[in-house]
Amino acid sequence: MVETRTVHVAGEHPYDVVLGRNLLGALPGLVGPDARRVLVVHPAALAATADVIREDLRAHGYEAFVAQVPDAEEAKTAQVAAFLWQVLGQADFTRSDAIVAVGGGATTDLGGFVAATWLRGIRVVQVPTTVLAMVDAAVGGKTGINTAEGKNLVGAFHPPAGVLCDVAALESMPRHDFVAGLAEVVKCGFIADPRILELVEEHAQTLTDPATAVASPVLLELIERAVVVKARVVEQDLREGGLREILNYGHTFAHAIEHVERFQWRHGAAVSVGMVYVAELARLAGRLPDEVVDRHRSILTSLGLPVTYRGDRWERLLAAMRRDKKTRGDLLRFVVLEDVGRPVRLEGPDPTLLAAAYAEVSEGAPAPSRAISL
Ligand SMILES: NC(=O)c1ccc[n+]([C@@H]2O[C@H](COP(=O)([O-])OP(=O)(O)OC[C@H]3O[C@@H](n4cnc5c(N)ncnc54)[C@H](O)[C@@H]3O)[C@@H](O)[C@H]2O)c1
Ligand SMILES: O=C(O)C(=O)C[C@@H](O)[C@H](O)[C@H](O)COP(=O)(O)O
Ligand SMILES: [Zn+2]
Repeated sequence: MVETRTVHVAGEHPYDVVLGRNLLGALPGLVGPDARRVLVVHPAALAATADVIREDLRAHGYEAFVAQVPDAEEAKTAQVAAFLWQVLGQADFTRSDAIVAVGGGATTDLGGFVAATWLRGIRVVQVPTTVLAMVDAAVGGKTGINTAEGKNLVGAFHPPAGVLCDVAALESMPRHDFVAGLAEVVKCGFIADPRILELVEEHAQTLTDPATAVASPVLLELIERAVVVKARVVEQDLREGGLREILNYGHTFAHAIEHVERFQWRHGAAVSVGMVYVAELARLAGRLPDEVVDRHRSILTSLGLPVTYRGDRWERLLAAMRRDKKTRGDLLRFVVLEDVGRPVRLEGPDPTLLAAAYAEVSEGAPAPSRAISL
């Protein structure tokens, strides 16, 4: 039996992230007594769960609807958002009504964004069903969609009313999607919680198979630890005025890969390569010791995550990185580490350094040879 754990997210709009099994019974309580109508947004993979939720909401007196959206990044478009606005409009959703987003991070980002924009903001309850969405996307109130020019370029900060993480949902996950989510867990380890790294190092084999991972108490501990890292950051800096940028560790290069790959790469896989890229960048800038860079590669590789990317895309990656949200004017800004748990900013690194770090993560590069040291 898995006990239920709650991580409270403080701040102007406080809420709870509840972790455990068989939690859906708590959902009507989070939707709240003011709502009359509820729209349950889900991808095809979660259709059965969405139907169960709709029936439960109806049994509690709500007028509940479901809306199926495309899978993964196909959902994060202006067209799909417009489809949901149409559904809400035709069903007369008012400011006291609510959205429930059930799915991975793509669905929770979309559902959150539509909730943020409908009537300038209605309640959203997040029901994440992937590791990545439980530890990251569903928590913290960053919502958004992609455009042809890049990742999450349109969005809003809109904290959820609550987050329900039922770890049993993870049993049906394909292995590659499951481990992709662990990249964000590892990110939390490198930026803030070294115990996460030790746990992953000790239990990598268990963690790479969804069946063994879900049966293990280590997974729940990792999810909780990562949620705590995120909660402690976003409750201090919801709108990313400064501190919150640490959650973007590895993302400048990751989002560039996702854009160049037309959003066909899983976000977590791109974050894995992105963290190695920025670790190499920090090493080349004289900020990070070799052994911490090596630890990035060994931990991520032990989980079956990628640590290299094709070597013939530099110009396009660089152009995409210029549209990163941390960029200010022409100044590229990165979150780098000085050690485990010590994130700092690296602003306007020399272009030769940027290219040299790319060489270190390019497929076929002799990493970790320290071939280049500037
Ligand atoms: N808002 C944030 O703070 C934040 C943080 C991290 C990531 N993100 C975003 O989250 C997205 C990535 O999230 P993701 O990795 O969950 O991807 P995803 O939402 O694309 O889901 C991955 C795949 O798993 C399927 N799936 C979901 N739950 C399942 C289950 N229980 N069983 C079987 N299949 C299931 C989905 O249908 C999809 O095919 C990206 O768009 C990323 O930008 C946002
Ligand atoms: O919550 C945050 O802040 C993050 O940066 C978490 C990231 O893991 C996440 O992928 C986020 O969506 C990236 O944000 P963006 O502002 O770079 O689009
Ligand atoms: Zn991310």
